[in-house]
Amino acid sequence: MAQEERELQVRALDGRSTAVTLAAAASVRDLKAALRGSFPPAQISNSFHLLLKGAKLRLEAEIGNLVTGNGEFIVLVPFSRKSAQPSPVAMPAEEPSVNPPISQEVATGANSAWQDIMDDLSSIPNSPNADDASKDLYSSSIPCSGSYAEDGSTGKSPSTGCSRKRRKLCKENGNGSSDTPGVDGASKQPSMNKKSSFVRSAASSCHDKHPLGPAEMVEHLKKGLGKEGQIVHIEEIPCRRASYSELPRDLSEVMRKALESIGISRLYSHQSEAIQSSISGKHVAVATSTSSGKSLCYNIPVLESLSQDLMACALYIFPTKALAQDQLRTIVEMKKAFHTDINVSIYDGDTPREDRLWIRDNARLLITNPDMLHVSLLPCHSQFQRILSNLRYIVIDEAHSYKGVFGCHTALILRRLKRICSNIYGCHPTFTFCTATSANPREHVMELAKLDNVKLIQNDGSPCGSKYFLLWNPPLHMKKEGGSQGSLVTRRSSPIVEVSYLFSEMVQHGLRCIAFCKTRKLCELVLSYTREILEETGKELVDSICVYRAGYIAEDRRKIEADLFEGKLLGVAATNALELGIDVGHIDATLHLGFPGSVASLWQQAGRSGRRAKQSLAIYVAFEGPLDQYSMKSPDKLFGKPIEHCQVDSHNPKVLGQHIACAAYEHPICLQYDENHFGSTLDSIMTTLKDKGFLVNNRSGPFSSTMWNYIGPEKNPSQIISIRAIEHDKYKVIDKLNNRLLEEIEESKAFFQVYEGAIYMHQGVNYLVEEFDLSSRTAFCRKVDVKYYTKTRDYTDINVLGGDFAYLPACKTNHLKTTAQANSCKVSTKWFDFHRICKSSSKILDTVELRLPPYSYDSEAVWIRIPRSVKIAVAERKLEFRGGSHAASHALLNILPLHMMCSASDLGTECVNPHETRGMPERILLYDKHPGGIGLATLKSFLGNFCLLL
Ligand SMILES: Nc1ncnc2c1ncn2[C@@H]1O[C@H](COP(=O)(O)OP(=O)(O)OP(=O)(O)O)[C@@H](O)[C@H]1O
Repeated sequence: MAQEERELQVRALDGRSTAVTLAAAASVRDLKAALRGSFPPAQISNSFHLLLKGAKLRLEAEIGNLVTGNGEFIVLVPFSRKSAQPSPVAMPAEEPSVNPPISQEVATGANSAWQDIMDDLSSIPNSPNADDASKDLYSSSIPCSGSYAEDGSTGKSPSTGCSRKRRKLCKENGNGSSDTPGVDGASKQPSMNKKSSFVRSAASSCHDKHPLGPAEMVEHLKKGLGKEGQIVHIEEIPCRRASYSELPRDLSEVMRKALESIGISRLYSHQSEAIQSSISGKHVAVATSTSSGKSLCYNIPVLESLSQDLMACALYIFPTKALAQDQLRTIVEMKKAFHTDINVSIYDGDTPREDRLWIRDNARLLITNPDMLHVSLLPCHSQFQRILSNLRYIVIDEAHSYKGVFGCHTALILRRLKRICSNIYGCHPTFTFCTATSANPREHVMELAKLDNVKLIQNDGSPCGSKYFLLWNPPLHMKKEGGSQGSLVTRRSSPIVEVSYLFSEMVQHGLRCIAFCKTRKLCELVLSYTREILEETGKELVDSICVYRAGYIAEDRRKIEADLFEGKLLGVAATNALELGIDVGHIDATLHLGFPGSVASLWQQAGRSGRRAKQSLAIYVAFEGPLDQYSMKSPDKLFGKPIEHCQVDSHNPKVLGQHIACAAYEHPICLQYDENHFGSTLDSIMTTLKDKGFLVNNRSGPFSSTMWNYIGPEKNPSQIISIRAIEHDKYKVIDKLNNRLLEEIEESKAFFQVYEGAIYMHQGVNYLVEEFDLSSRTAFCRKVDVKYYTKTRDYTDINVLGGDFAYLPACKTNHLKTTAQANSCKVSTKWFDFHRICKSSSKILDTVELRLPPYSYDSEAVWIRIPRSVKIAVAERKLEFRGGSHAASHALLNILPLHMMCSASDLGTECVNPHETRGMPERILLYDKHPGGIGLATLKSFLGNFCLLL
């Protein structure tokens, strides 16, 4: 380069960068002209400022006089020109500027804003060509996905420098292979069997396999794995002694024998109280800890009643099919002692068609779920006449599952059930609810089933061992980012690696363990890394761990549950699919990779260990995100925070309308009798349904003006009302070698995981997708041994489609104070290409074009236009408006789980696409990431929190 020339690095806010060489005597004005000629971000937004270290560059400033340190760059910040109505403090446009004097306060703000921008831009991986870097804007790997924890790359590859250094364990792959994305198809072996890309242990790794108890493990971790200060807090939850009471005197002899046969000679005090209340006809809510013997609280009264009255029937409702299977096993065991055979059957989507008639005719204890009640049992209630006319008990276990939108649907399904029972079959069953994690169990279940009186039982008489609850923050390390010229930044070690080491420690020392991870991909990564660690530290244990997640086919899941129960497996990496009470035998320890979305969920998961009064251990490992770091810094807030309230909004007009149409289909609605079930808005909702052509008001007879019949276009309206927003369109993943179905992936998630050339993980093993047939929705893959993973680059656009003010009429006082709106929206994702990324170095090896159709779905969004006054204030302080509002959206997304029951991954926020030509509104927006929306954005509690947090 000639001496009088200077090369300057310029980056746009979306990460695209370019180098411009100019004469040292040239001015910033010349630099801008050069950028307009060659740099797309400067071409798209013709008006832009150039900032260096937070200060706007004067147009006349000489390039040769600009002081740029090593790795520092100029930032291109687009702005909109002033509107016709000048604002006294609007950001100046292209004026020949002289930097105004900056107050100390503003300078500090600008410095910190600058630092944020630098951090953001520095964290965008350097790419061999500038255009690649620009496309990272669309990638789900950037924070805009709202799910920094989603995958390995953002959670950092396990063999990144810091983890290698930290434990002196990791070294590069020893087989001398290059970074070229080669596929060793010939080996047909999972990568585990060869020296692969991940950690290799050294003497400092724990090779010991001495059995340890939970308390001993805590000491062991303090001296070993956790000696870099990762353990930031230990909460010791003391043990609790059992409080027993004798079996009630009036319990039948046959019941005593049944209890004896399963090893029960005394009842815990809460069991006794619940059973007495239930037998005396009271509705009961049992709200005691996990594994406190809640099942007996309903099984005893129900089986007593069914054995004494040969016509009596009962209905058990569980939120999942797995729980229904689990409960069936327990009851079958118990009722072996009974002389009379009480038929107990499951009636759910998996029940073979040919068995259904027999079950309807013979079952006395029917185990089902809300979905089956909704689509089958209620619309065809006459087929269940025998059961419904003799229904003594309705049992609703895991009642805390029925919250939010699913809770709202279930509440209305229960109203439909009660209405059919009372209005047609003259039957008024007694309800029993069980829950371990709800702050408002009585209030919640009363609303759920519209009951006036429920007896709450929460004096827990079960014993419980002490629990050590550790907060584990991955250690900080200095790391160079941004290539050879990059700067040193402080980053935490990968929490995925930390959890993997902890998982292997548990298994090595004989502690049966569940490692809870928020996503399926995290489960696979944790399994894969843990197996690699165990290859070094305890080879014979490699196959004693596996993944458990909902996407697996039912047969595989049942096998894992059984293997865990029988002790063939020592640990599983699981999603929240294992959170609810499926009995998988004794578990000693739980690991929690990131905050699961609610305190209730954290305790529910931690409650899976230490069952049967044994000592146990739980370790919460933090991500680098603000929510986890908040928990690490404020353990008192985490442990002192009450579990969340379960909220059910059975008055939501949209959901109410849907269920009233279903109810009218099941039996004509009569205002006089049915207002009692559906509330005072029934009349107006029926009128609306009539106007839409769903109901007709029959005026032919004397009382007919009050009878409403269903006449809608659907034969059975319940068929088109989804109560859980479950996706029915799924992609199959098939192992070509044996034609085995590995997994079914929901349509909305499929293209992130499977496409031609994708590396798909299943039980920690890598598969290459060789064929991807869109028409049959099938991905054909085969096992490979590769040293890279794949990651798509995509962009998601949110198009809001008009709508109502967010505040509901009940909040009228706030109505005028906010412009927040809750609207339908269209979410559209486009895929551009995918990267192949080296596992050992995290380097992008190459980029492959993707030809996938865009995927769109309707959902719901809640958003607020940023007031002009805020924009003016931001401009006054010379802060960056777009970047700031985007950061605010992410901040909101991250803290919402502290205020309501949802996970940050349930929601997304928008990120402006620089190639978008339409004007982007200045707003803060969150949208529901579930196709169709699970109604999060329109929940009263959500709206309240959204507006409060803003
Ligand atoms: N009175 C009792 N004496 C001894 N053991 C008992 C007693 N009651 C229940 N148990 C045992 O406690 C274990 C846990 O019982 P159960 O599964 O009913 O608990 P739970 O509260 O329903 O659990 P979850 O919260 O996971 O749903 C079972 O093995 C059961 O046999």
